[in-house]
Amino acid sequence: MTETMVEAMNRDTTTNSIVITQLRKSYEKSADADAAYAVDNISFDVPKGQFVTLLGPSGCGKTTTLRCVAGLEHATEGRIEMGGEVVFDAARKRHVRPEERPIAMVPQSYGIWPHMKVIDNAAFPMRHGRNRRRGPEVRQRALEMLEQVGLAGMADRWATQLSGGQQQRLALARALLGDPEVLLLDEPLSNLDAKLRAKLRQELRSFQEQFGVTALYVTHDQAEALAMSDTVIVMNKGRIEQIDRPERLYDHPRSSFVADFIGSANLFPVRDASAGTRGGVLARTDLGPVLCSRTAPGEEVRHHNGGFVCVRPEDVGVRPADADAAPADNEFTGVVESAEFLGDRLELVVRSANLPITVSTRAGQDLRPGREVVLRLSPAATSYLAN
Ligand SMILES: Nc1ncnc2c1ncn2[C@@H]1O[C@H](COP(=O)(O)OP(=O)(O)OP(=O)(O)O)[C@@H](O)[C@H]1O
Repeated sequence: MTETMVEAMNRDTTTNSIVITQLRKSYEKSADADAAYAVDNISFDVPKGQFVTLLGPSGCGKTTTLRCVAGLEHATEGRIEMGGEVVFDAARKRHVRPEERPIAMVPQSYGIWPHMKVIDNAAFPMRHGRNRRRGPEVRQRALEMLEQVGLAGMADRWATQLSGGQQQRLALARALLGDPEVLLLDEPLSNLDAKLRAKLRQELRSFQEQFGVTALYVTHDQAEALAMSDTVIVMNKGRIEQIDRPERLYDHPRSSFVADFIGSANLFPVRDASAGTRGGVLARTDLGPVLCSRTAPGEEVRHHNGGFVCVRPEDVGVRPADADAAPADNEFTGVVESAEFLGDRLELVVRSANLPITVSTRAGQDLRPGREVVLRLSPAATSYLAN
C-alpha cells in the first residue's frame, strides 16, 4: 500500500464531500524531478455542507486544483475522493469523467448559453445531466428555482437579456438544479462591479446554506474569502500555506506570506529570535528587541535566525512623544511621515529606525507629519513568524 493510500484511509470520508491527497499537477509532458508543478503535493478535506475557499495570488494553482476536482484536468500524482468514492487515483490510473462526478461548476464567465431562453438554461442539467428527467415537472422545478434566486418573471427571456448579476444568479440556479453534492465555483463574481459583488457574495452564501450543498470556491480576493468561507485554504506557488477559519488566518497567520496576503500587516525582518524569559519570543530587529507572545501554531521557538515580527496596523498603539518619559519595553520612538484621515480613523505611516510602520488609530488626535511619537507593540498582538 502506498503512503498516499495510507494517508487517505486515515482521513474520514463519511463527513467529507471531498478528500484530496498529495495532489500534484504538471502541465509539462514529461514530469521529471525538475518539472514545474502548477499544484505541488497538496492535501485537504472539504467537509460536507461547508463553504471552503482556495485563496491565493494569480498563478498559485487554485483553478488547476478546482479543474482536477471537476475532472477537467488529469493530475500527475495523487488521489481525489468525492462522496466516499475514489474519482481519481494517479497510481491506479483511475479517472471518473466530469459528467459522472457529483459536481456542478459555476465558471467565471457564467457559462450561460446565449441561444437559449432563461428557463431552458436553468433546466439543462435536469434534461441532460446525471439524473435525467422529462415532462412538465422539469419546467415547474426550474421555475421554482428561478423564483428562489430572484429571477421570477424572466423565464422566457433570452439569457443574453439578463444583466451580469442576473446571469450569475441563473448560473447558480442551473448548477443547483443538477442536485450536485459539491458546487465548484471559479471566481464567479469577478465580472461584477464592487457593490454588486458584495451583495451577491452574501446571497451566494445563503443559497449554499439553504440548499445544504458543499462549496469549493476559488478567488484571489481576500475580502471575499474572509466574508464567505467556513474554511480558507491559502495557496502560494502550487502549495498550501495555511488552512484555517477566517478569523484565525487573520489573527494567527503561520507565515509572512499569509500575514501579508490577508489584510495588511507590518512585517519587520528579524536578525535572531530566542525564547523570552517570561514566555513568548524575543526577536531582535532594527527597531530593537520586540517581545512577541504569538508564534505560529505548533511552533516552539528556542533559537532561530531570520523570520519576521508581524503586527497589524490596528494593533500598534501610538501617542505623542514625551521628553520626560522614556519608552518602555516594546515601545519605540518614531516620526510621523504621513497621516491620512479616513473618516472613522487615521492611517499613519511612522518611520522608526528607518522602517516604515503603518498605524491605524482613532481619528481626532493631533498626529501630523513631522510629529515625534511613541509606538507600542503590545506583545499579545504581536507575532513572531519563522518564515
Ligand atoms: N493549460 C495550461 N498549460 C500550461 N500551463 C498552465 C495551464 N493552465 C495553468 N497553467 C499554469 O499553471 C500555474 C497555475 O495556474 P492556475 O490557473 O491554476 O492559477 P490560479 O491560481 O487559478 O491563477 P488565476 O487566479 O490567475 O486564475 C500557472 O503558472 C499557469 O501559468
